[in-house]
Amino acid sequence: MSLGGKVAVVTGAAKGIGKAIAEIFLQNGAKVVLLDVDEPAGKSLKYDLDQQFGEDRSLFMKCSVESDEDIKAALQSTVDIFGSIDILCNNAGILKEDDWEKTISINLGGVIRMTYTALEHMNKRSGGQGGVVVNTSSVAGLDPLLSCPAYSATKHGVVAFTRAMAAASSASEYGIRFNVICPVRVQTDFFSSVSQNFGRFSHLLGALQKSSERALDPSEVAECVLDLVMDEMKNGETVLLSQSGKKYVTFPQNLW
Ligand SMILES: NC(=O)C1=CN([C@@H]2O[C@H](COP(=O)(O)OP(=O)(O)OC[C@H]3O[C@@H](n4cnc5c(N)ncnc54)[C@H](O)[C@@H]3O)[C@@H](O)[C@H]2O)C=CC1
Ligand SMILES: CCCCCC(=O)/C=C/C=C\C/C=C\C/C=C\CCCC(=O)O
Repeated sequence: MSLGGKVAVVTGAAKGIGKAIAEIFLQNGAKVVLLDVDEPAGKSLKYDLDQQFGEDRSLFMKCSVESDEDIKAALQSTVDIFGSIDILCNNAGILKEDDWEKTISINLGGVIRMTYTALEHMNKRSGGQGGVVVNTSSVAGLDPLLSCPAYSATKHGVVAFTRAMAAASSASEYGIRFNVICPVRVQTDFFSSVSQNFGRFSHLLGALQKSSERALDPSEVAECVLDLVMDEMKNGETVLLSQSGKKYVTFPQNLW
């Protein structure tokens, strides 16, 4: 799949992993819609990207993945301005164990809200052109972290939602592929401040397995996302991304 002429929507795009995903898509010829709640950071990124790629290659829209209204407006504007939605990256996420309801609403609710609204534009069964969705989970979506049970639950949910949607899309001929990435620690603001957000589990910080290996650079995560977008054979994949590279995760089959 070439990205020339394709339109990608990325949530949590103003910084960190989302920013790196937006950049790699632009480098590969796509138009990119940057969605984030952080308007100053989003506008500043849009300005920088305009200098590198030209003003007509990206849009920034303030959009909370918690708001149906924001999502509907952002995706309709995307189609009105750029003509289609071909790629969706549900990447926005937070970790606040003391505000577990918000953590669930953004990390899992946001992925589901965005996906269902994007389907209205992408689904081949309802006049769309199909495409690909890549969701950002975490290693905590495969191996729960004891200091953040709610965050771990949301990230397990993102893996399950992605796998179920991949199967539902194939069975229903939506023409949309669904894949999920599960990175270990990545050098972003999120990770730098994470130890302050364990709430009632702060005392368990020392019990976390602290690897002496370097944290991943966001660009390494973006390369993995790009592979999942470009390779049309990839559907329903769960990719664990660590310092030693990427591993396609397999799950037990025929349990019922
Ligand atoms: N940094 C890490 O070590 C890892 C991060 N992840 C996941 O990667 C994703 C991105 O994380 P980072 O780039 O590290 O974080 P970050 O904090 O650098 O960036 C996250 C972005 O999401 C935005 N955001 C927050 N709430 C939002 C909302 N309601 N609607 C729209 N945008 C919102 C923020 O404004 C920010 O720009 C998250 O889902 C996180 O759980 C997964 C594994 C490891
Ligand atoms: C610890 C929760 C981080 C959540 C980020 C994520 O999705 C995946 C992280 C993967 C591995 C984290 C492993 C150990 C973290 C150890 C310490 C965290 C404190 C950070 C620090 O102070 O350096």
